[in-house]
Amino acid sequence: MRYLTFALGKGRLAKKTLELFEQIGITCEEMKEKDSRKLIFVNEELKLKFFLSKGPDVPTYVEYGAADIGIVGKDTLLEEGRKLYEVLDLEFGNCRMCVCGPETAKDLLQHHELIRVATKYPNIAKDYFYNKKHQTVEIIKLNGSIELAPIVGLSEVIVDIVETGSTLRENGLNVLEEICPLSARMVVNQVSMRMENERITNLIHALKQVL
Ligand SMILES: Nc1ncnc2c1ncn2[C@@H]1O[C@H](COP(=O)(O)OP(=O)(O)OP(=O)(O)O)[C@@H](O)[C@H]1O
Ligand SMILES: O=P(O)(O)OC[C@H]1O[C@H](OP(=O)(O)OP(=O)(O)O)[C@H](O)[C@@H]1O
Repeated sequence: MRYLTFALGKGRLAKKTLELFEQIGITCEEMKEKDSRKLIFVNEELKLKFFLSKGPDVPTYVEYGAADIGIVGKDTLLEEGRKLYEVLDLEFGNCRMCVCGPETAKDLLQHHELIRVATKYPNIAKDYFYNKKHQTVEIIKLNGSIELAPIVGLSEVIVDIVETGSTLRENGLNVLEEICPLSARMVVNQVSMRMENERITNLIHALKQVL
């Protein structure tokens, strides 16, 4: 039997993913070691392999077939637009993609002004403003601390993830418009879905039982 491979993001979703897998009897003790720099883990008994990659790279590993299965946020799937099957909503990592900014920016949105939008998610922002709202905007790509942008005058609004709302609150910003809800998803390579159909289908069934 060949190894079934999983690409997991190293960030926020990793711990919850491992907890969920444990509930269906998939364990990888080695992966829980603190401060480990290892990136690949093997469960010989179950013939499983786990890769730890950057979250946004998970869909890339899965599309190319370097991993059969990936666990990744819906935001990353929407942003990366890779060809793969999204098979399961894992119901954790819940948050929202939103347009945020100071209350004063509400008017600019309502009147479809030419505004600057800072974001880590340029494709999601483009799709929202161009295709859904038909508003021309200038998108400015940032890599983190997005909330800074409207405060220091880089942009009028941001498109970013809101979970508890603390980051917005502590920086005097608000949710102005909601784009979509997000959560962790399981994705599968299109060829693997055919070649390893039984194992993957069993896995999906087992996960559905505990969700
Ligand atoms: N408060 C939150 N902020 C960011 N992401 C969140 C939050 N809550 C849940 N998520 C989900 O967790 C996923 C993983 O986020 P995480 O911040 O760990 O970064 P990442 O995708 O690994 O990227 P990076 O390493 O560039 O930060 C996100 O893609 C999102 O779906
Ligand atoms: O609503 P909250 O619970 O405050 O969570 C949302 C914040 O968390 C994320 O940032 P992250 O911590 O990933 O840091 P980053 O700014 O480096 O992207 C996101 O980009 C928001 O800034």
